[in-house]
Amino acid sequence: MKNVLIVGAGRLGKGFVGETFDNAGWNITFLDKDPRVSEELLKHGCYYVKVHRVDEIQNRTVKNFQAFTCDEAYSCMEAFLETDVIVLPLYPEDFEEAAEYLAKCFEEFFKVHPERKLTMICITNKNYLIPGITEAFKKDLSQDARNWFDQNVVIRDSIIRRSTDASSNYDVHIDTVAVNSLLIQQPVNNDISDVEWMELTDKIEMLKDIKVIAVNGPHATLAYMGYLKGYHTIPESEADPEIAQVVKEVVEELTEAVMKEYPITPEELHNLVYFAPAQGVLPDSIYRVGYDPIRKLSKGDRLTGAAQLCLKHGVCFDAIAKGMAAGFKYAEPRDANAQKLQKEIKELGIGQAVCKYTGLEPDSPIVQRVIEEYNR
Ligand SMILES: NC(=O)C1=CN([C@@H]2O[C@H](COP(=O)(O)OP(=O)(O)OC[C@H]3O[C@@H](n4cnc5c(N)ncnc54)[C@H](O)[C@@H]3O)[C@@H](O)[C@H]2O)C=CC1
Ligand SMILES: O=P(O)(O)OC[C@H]1O[C@](O)(CO)[C@@H](O)[C@@H]1O
Repeated sequence: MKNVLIVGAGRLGKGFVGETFDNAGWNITFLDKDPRVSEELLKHGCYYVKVHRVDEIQNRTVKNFQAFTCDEAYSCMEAFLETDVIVLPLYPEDFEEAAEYLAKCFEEFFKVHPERKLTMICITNKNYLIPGITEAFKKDLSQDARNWFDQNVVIRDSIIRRSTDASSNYDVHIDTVAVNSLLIQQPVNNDISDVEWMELTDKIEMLKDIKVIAVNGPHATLAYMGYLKGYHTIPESEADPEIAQVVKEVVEELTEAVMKEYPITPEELHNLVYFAPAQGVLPDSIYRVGYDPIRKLSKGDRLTGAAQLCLKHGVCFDAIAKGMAAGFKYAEPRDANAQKLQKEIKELGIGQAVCKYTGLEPDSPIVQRVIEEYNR
């Protein structure tokens, strides 16, 4: 049987990656730095995933797994030494710490199985992270292990096209929408062709830029505008006619700009960004979709990146600016970066804050439009 190690056993780790590899008959090992994750998994002995597919809702119970915390005793070591594939559904800021912890495991793997190959798949919505992640994983290795790592381990980026939510990262009840595959940069070192929803592709960086703008831009707009109206879930926001109209315009604006910028046909774009309707309603939280407005409003990311493309190609970005302005008003108390942003806006004023967090110049027409919308 093949073995997958899932580093980051939160919503996506359990609800997508764990459930999917379990379905394909792989051995699953979870590793998480938050002790509550393995405590909950081991207490229940299983976890539950409601998989919203196009044709049905499947209620899956996943029972066959091991779960470890990133402890000092390295209780995960034995399982690590048997792994074939390592999937890392982590937030961008968490890779460095994961790499530091896992250095000892790679060092041991190299000693015990120098002939084996490994594939690592990173799951985030942030593009161009792989060189930095690779450096982080090699940083604490001995020279011999580093040479082995270069020859035997590949670290691949991916494009995630599904929403998976739960009340917390350690909740054992998870909802996921399964209508699109995970696109993974090829080639990989290990055969994953037996696992549903895993699809190898080329041109990952271009496709990821497009996907983050075209899927996550409108999604972030739903979150930020919905928050301002007091909603808690994305379906509530989608049902609001005023928000729905802005989001429709956001899609029109960014689609025109994307088609002008990238060598992609309308059919290819549709295949990349279309989510077929699934059965049931995923109660996706505004908290999760809006999470970390500092990243989401940064240059090149889902909203500012969309506005930049529009500006470059002479396309109107009025609706995108509305989404961005709502992002600058997002004050969710549980979101540390939303709080940080609000504090900076108070201290610097909205004009300077927009420049600082979008990375754009004060005379940029995007900055001007966002400030107008913010003050409206
Ligand atoms: N949930 C979703 O629908 C989607 C999530 N993503 C991305 O996937 C990534 C994971 O998202 P979620 O699963 O929703 O987050 P989550 O917060 O539910 O899970 C992340 C888990 O990683 C663990 N973790 C953090 N640092 C760690 C470390 N150094 N070692 C081991 N474990 C560590 C946390 O304790 C947490 O349990 C993020 O980059 C997110 O942007 C992207 C698209 C969809
Ligand atoms: O995972 P992030 O980058 O914080 O943003 C959340 C976004 O990711 C997704 O979960 C999938 O791309 C969307 O549902 C949502 O818009």
